[in-house]
Amino acid sequence: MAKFFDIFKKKKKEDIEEEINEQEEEVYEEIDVVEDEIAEGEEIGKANEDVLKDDDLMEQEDSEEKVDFFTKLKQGLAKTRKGMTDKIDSMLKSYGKIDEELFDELEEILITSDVGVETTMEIIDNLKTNVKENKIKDPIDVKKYLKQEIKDTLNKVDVDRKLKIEPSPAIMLVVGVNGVGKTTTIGKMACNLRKDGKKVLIAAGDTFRAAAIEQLEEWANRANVDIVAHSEGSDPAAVIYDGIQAAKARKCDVLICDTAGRLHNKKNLMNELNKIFRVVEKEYPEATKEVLLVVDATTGQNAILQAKVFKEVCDITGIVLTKLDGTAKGGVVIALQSELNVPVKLVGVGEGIDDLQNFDPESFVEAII
Ligand SMILES: Nc1nc2c(ncn2[C@@H]2O[C@H](COP(=O)(O)OP(=O)(O)OP(=O)(O)O)[C@@H](O)[C@H]2O)c(=O)[nH]1
Repeated sequence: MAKFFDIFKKKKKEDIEEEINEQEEEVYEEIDVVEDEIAEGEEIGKANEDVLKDDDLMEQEDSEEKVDFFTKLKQGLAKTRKGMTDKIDSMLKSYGKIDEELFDELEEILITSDVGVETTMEIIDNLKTNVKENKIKDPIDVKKYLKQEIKDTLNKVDVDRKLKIEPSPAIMLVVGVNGVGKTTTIGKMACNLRKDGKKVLIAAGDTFRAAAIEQLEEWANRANVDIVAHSEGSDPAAVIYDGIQAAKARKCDVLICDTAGRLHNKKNLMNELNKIFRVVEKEYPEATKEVLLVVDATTGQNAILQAKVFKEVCDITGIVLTKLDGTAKGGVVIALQSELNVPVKLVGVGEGIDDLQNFDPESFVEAII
């Protein structure tokens, strides 16, 4: 029976791995589809509506009492908690003793919550060892050890999660495919930095679509920061060049640069980003540099694949994971952290101005488990 279960388990893992490989092959195609949809204007209307929603929220923001940070995070992660923790709780309650089958079920819940196959295996292996060493007998107590194991996994990346913007001047290059929330994130970051007393300038380096430039201009207005923009189709590196000259002339603390999110193939992406990086190296060698990759949590494993592609073509120094509130796939943070070895610095847990938070592993684990 155990042997049969092992074969079944192996088969299941193979299936999941095969599925991920297929997804990897499809990642460029999917990105093309997203771009086509954007070109057709389907996303533009929605994005504009949402931007207006954000606008209202920003206006209300000062008058409203701020919900405390942890409550907001918990609210945002409600779907993940429901999808992952509620399942873990009821599963553990259904067991009278701790056995292999319990760990198998736990493994399945983590994998289906987008924690990733590799990361899940590691967590389960360590968990088994800890449970054995600590002579744990009650299945309910496994949760405490699981929680610690996830915290340890998230803390493996021993780096500063604060945005690298000191010493001033600083330049932040924001990369990521279209639709993941780059514009919104840039707008929110600009607003927060300005409120922190920083002089901020935005460079609209995503020249692929006129709507992207306009959207960013609206955000710059709302955030009350300046923006440097060229017309649609112009050279992104030229926009960044002008942005740098303007940041120097206006003595800005932080220059936030949007970049095009096209990812038709690795070579194109590499060429486009490398050109921008060369301009930054040459024109702004004194600036503190941050390369932020924005990925969308709702895309689950695809977010990890995108992060891997970007990591191959540029030195990402931090990740922003958006839309954690709209998904039960919050476990993707754990996989991102463990498989990419790049710190998740910010998480988006809603569309409001306060919904871009610094990522804190402790609060995250407390909010989901
Ligand atoms: N729920 C939720 N929605 C978000 C979050 N971040 C961004 N969004 C929404 O995601 C949509 C896409 O965001 P954009 O900022 O336009 O994405 P982008 O990557 O700049 O996309 P392009 O402009 O098409 O390149 C918008 O409707 C945003 O309001 C978040 O953390 N939570």
